[in-house]
Amino acid sequence: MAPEIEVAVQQLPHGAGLPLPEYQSADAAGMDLRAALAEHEPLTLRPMARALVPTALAIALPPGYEAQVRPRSGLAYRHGISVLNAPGTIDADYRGEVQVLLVNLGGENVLIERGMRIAQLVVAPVTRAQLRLVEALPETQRGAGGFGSTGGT
Ligand SMILES: O=c1ccn([C@H]2C[C@H](O)[C@@H](COP(=O)(O)OP(=O)(O)OP(=O)(O)O)O2)c(=O)[nH]1
Repeated sequence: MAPEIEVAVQQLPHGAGLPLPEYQSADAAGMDLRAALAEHEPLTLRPMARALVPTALAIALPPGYEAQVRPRSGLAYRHGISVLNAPGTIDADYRGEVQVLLVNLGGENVLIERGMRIAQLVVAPVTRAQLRLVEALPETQRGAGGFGSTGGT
């Protein structure tokens, strides 16, 4: 069983009637976020276009936590819809509306409608680093090797 924390959530007026995010299975890591677009104003996302989609949710994470806005694999597989800044970061001190920056990487127009599950929200603990300026770093076998330095396959 994963540890649970309580997160205060507010549903903004334009979300009225939409279900709150829920975990879809017993051990799901993410809760689905729904598009809080107006009923009569669906969004057509053209190939390579991006759009900031409202969720009508505002949350108060406890200090020491973040929430990540991640793509849904089904939408990505079927339509090429992803989250452009994935994973989007919701800071613990953010009190504005959670928004989802969708991008259409597929070849066809995709219609985003009110109530559609467009992304998922994963709450995770955060470690903050205290930077300490030094003259030299401890040596390792890898050293500065990266970007394929261990071979192509
Ligand atoms: O996918 C996202 C990413 C961010 N945010 C909100 C919550 C986050 O706490 C705030 C700032 O995000 P970020 O730090 O990624 O944005 P920035 O471009 O660095 O802006 P800022 O200067 O406001 O920090 O915007 C979202 O609603 N959705």
